[in-house]
Amino acid sequence: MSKKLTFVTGNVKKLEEIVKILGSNFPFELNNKSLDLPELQGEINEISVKKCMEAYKQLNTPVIVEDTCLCFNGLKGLPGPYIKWFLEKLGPEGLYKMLDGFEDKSAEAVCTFAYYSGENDDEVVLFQGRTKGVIVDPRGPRDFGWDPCFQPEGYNQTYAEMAKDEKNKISHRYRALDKLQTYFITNK
Ligand SMILES: O=c1nc[nH]c2c1ncn2[C@H]1C[C@H](O)[C@@H](COP(=O)(O)OP(=O)(O)OP(=O)(O)O)O1
Ligand SMILES: [Mg+2]
Repeated sequence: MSKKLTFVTGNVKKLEEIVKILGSNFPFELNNKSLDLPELQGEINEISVKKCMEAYKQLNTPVIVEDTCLCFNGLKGLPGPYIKWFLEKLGPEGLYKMLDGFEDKSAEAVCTFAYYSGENDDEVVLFQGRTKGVIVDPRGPRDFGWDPCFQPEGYNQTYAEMAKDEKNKISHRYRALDKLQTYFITNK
């Protein structure tokens, strides 16, 4: 019998990548629910736990949420969890320009999945993946967020320029999902 899990996100591009990365190698039925969850403040893990509890409160069923941060090392980790607003107002060009006065253009993409079963005594479980890179003058298609200005370490293409399959082999999201998948396969 397959356990049902609900993945809650308002972002279709995230969902697209997750479905592709997990493929058929996931032991549970994963449904999607599009909710506009609050953009919380705080440290990365704390935000993910709260976001997950909020999703559970609204749906009352086992839930998974995901929160993505883009941390500029020159800015001591900012924008981090607030990247959504920076991207919305400044676009990928503006994100690059933010680092104008900083020699250090390195950054880290951080993806955190949070799972809550809702069962007594269970706590929210986190799965985190990180990919290092540099912030560059945007290149490539504009279909997903800050992909055009993030060039992963060891590559000369931005996430946006890479083939989707290529991004999905090294991305922050892939690395987090790898841990999540291992957890669910072991705890089937
Ligand atoms: O791989 C990615 N490549 C490029 N851009 C990305 C990626 N992953 C998230 N993003 C963008 C979406 C949002 O502007 C911000 C994260 O904010 P975040 O709250 O996690 O996403 P969201 O509000 O769009 O969806 P959700 O309903 O799951 O919270 O970075
Ligand atoms: Mg969000």
